[in-house]
Amino acid sequence: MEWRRFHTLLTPDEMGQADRITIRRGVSGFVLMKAAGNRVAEAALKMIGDIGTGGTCRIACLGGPGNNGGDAFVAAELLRRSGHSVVVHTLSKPECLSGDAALAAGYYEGTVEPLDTFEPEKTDLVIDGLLGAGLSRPIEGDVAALIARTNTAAPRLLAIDLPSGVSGKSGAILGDAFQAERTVSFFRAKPGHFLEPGRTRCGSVDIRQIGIEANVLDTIRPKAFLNQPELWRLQLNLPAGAGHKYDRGHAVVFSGPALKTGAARLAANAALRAGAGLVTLLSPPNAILVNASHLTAVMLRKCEGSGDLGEILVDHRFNAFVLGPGFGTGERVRDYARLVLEAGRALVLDADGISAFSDVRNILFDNEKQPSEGEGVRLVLTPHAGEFARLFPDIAEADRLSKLDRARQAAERANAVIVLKGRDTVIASPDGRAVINANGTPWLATAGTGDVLSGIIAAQLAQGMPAFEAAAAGVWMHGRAAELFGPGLTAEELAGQLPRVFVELMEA
Ligand SMILES: NC(=O)C1=CN([C@@H]2O[C@H](COP(=O)(O)OP(=O)(O)OC[C@H]3O[C@@H](n4cnc5c(N)ncnc54)[C@H](O)[C@@H]3O)[C@@H](O)[C@H]2O)[C@@H](O)CC1
Ligand SMILES: Nc1ncnc2c1ncn2[C@@H]1O[C@H](COP(=O)(O)OP(=O)(O)O)[C@@H](O)[C@H]1O
Ligand SMILES: [K+]
Repeated sequence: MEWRRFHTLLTPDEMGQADRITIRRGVSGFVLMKAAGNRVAEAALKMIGDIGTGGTCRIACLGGPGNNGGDAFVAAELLRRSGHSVVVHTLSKPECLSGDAALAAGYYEGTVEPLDTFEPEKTDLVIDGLLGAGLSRPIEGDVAALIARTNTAAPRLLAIDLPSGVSGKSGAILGDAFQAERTVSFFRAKPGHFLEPGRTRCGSVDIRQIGIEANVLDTIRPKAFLNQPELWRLQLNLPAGAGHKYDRGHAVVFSGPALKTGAARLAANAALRAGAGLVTLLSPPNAILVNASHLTAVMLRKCEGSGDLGEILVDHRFNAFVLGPGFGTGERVRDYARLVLEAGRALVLDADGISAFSDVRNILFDNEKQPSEGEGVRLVLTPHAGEFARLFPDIAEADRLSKLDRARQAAERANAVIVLKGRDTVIASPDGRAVINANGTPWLATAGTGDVLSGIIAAQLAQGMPAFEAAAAGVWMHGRAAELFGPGLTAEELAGQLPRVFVELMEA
């Protein structure tokens, strides 16, 4: 695996490993800390430049008991030497610090005061070096009160590594956490920088280099990444010069009954735009006319029950299915899902398609119907948090698990690719790989965008992309389409942005 090409995410434990490998190779911990402090001071100077007073700024650095506090001392000294008015407020006395943090405290020649003299209202910039990757329990007592008071005063705040209180592993807030305007972290980002609510608390995230070599990743072998085209661009099938439509797969979407057909059409139209060579909507007889009056390039075919579906599945060109949007949650969903999977076709199960299994989960998890090892996973589940809790109640309730871990465990149990949606959509594969998606806009929180997503993913499956890459690519393209449209998005407009998304992917 060529790690350097990818946006790897490291848990705090893995980051500690990167640190130890580097130190073993002869770079001292204090050298790393000085580099980190430098990066923080640079970010602070940039923010001070934004303030634009031109003169001396009042900077309060908050220093905790560990190396996060050490970074704060280094940054404080550099900012002091730049002529700013700096005070370091420490949680414990500097003489109680040990290791590199003690060296950093010795390096600082300015004023030190206890934490309780810190007044957020009287600063131009706060630098948070209380707790970083070493956060191991909820913040309580005086520190929690100070964080709450600071957040109310809302000063400009730069967090070192993570806003104190945000778990780097999960993005969870333990007790309380600072709201930062900007967060500077080192070497590689952590899941907590992209998983909510951590992502919001971080503000903008700046990953800076401090002298840790990328090849430490060969030892660490991380399994979590930020969802970026580099991860799946090579597997994305674009039309070949002399290709024909059947080279590009035939996606099939099941329509709901007469008064619930819109969701399936959103998925079908999106599948066509997203690159499937052909798309057919399978409609119950009572919805045929409604669907016919709205479809042009998407084909329409009657499907009244398992018998009809069985006949359709005889034609192997129908290779990727979407089941669930607007479909209803009865026995028929379960029958259709079983038939599609048993016929060896790829299936995106969304919305009602997921909820239909909430009381009979094991039917879906029955590995008999799933491919054996090496054959490749064919089932993609695209739940939002509510649907996820219906299918995986025990995993959803396990507070100690990060969203990454929840998606991973679900993927393993269901032997399916899981797309656990939200602002911080996680895509996980049964083999343990997982990505966090970070593009998109809040305008995606509107009815029907999930249906469009299932169609985009099905189009990639129809074109032969492996399920994990198809899901990751689909989620990224969906988010990018929303960004390109901008404010005022509705689900109907999303697929219309895909041509611009393809242009970007082809130019990259
Ligand atoms: N590659 C790296 O890993 C580098 C890390 N550096 C810095 O080192 C930091 C990690 O240092 P540490 O491992 O010392 O961890 P921290 O400095 O984040 O904190 C650890 C200390 O906080 C205490 N603590 C944990 N949770 C607490 C809570 N809720 N309330 C009060 N105290 C709590 C622990 O008992 C421990 O004493 C990073 O965040 C980063 O800022 C940099 O110095 C440079 C290199
Ligand atoms: N605040 C947000 N920021 C970015 N993406 C979002 C946000 N809220 C929702 N989304 C995305 O919008 C889509 C909504 O899907 P879903 O909840 O299934 O809605 P629907 O059932 O109405 O189609 C998902 O892809 C989700 O990740
Ligand atoms: K911090």
